[in-house]
Amino acid sequence: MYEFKYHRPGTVRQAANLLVKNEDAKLIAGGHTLVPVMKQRLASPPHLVDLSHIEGLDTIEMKGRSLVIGATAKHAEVANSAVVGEAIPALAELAGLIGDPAVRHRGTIGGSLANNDPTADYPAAVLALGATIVTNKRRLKAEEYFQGLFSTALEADEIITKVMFPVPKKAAYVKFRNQASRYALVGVFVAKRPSDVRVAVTGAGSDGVFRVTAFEDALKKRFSHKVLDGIAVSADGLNSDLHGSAEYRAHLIGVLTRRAVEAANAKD
Ligand SMILES: Cc1cc2nc3c(=O)[nH]c(=O)nc-3n(C[C@H](O)[C@H](O)[C@H](O)COP(=O)(O)OP(=O)(O)OC[C@H]3O[C@@H](n4cnc5c(N)ncnc54)[C@H](O)[C@@H]3O)c2cc1C
Repeated sequence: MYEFKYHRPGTVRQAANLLVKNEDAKLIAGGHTLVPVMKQRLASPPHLVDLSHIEGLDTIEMKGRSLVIGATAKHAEVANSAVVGEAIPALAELAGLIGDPAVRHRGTIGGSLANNDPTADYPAAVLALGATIVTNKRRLKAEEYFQGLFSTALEADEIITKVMFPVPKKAAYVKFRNQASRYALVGVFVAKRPSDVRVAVTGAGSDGVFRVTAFEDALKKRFSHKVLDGIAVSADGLNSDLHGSAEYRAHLIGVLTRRAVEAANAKD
């Protein structure tokens, strides 16, 4: 029978020490990805280090011009936070679109980003907004953090402590979801930042989240969905599965980006 030892540290330092001391130990936050994987015996860590009792790790606050969200903040807390709603309403809306109420009341932003599922929602916001992932060891820019399918720059004993989102001028997230799993078939986050425009796509890329620079260049000149007319998205490198072909996903990227730009402009 598979057995594991459960640890409940009170601080990030204690959690980090437990990871170093116990080989193959795994962090657990909301458990909504890890526990199903353990039930299927695809992972059987001998030690589980629970982050959910560390005080202050779920804080949501403004620090200067950045919105700072603690790693154990749950999706429902982000969705319902007045601070998030005021600073980056598109991020609150994104969190409210994740899974179902049970998932939103257990799953955390840190767990989602550590897992880096190619169809998860937060990676699109992190890349489009140019967020910084803060760990117990360092700060990682979004561009260096995401390294492909379920792969990140995190080391085995590294713990995400918070995510810092610079506040954009305008932003919107539009998702076309898989009706069964509720993950994104395609999700597009558009952010008009002080210096540029970023368009980040989740759900469609075979390597995970990515940016659409042809759209970004056009939108930087004029932030209107009309400038996207005539710019085609290539299906090369996009996912093709029983839920939709690569060509269908390429089409959706165009449609959803237009809708996201319209939605961002409608917030004025
Ligand atoms: C039915 C269902 C539907 C879902 N639908 C969606 C959806 O529509 N969109 C979406 O984006 N997601 C969806 N999810 C995933 C959900 O958002 C998960 O909660 C999330 O991916 C993982 O967060 P967690 O806190 O549960 O992490 P856990 O399951 O606790 O951990 C996941 C991984 O992250 C590691 N980890 C956790 N916290 C940290 C940390 N702070 N630092 C470093 N490593 C850490 C763990 O060791 C583990 O490897 C769905 C899940 C389910 C079960």
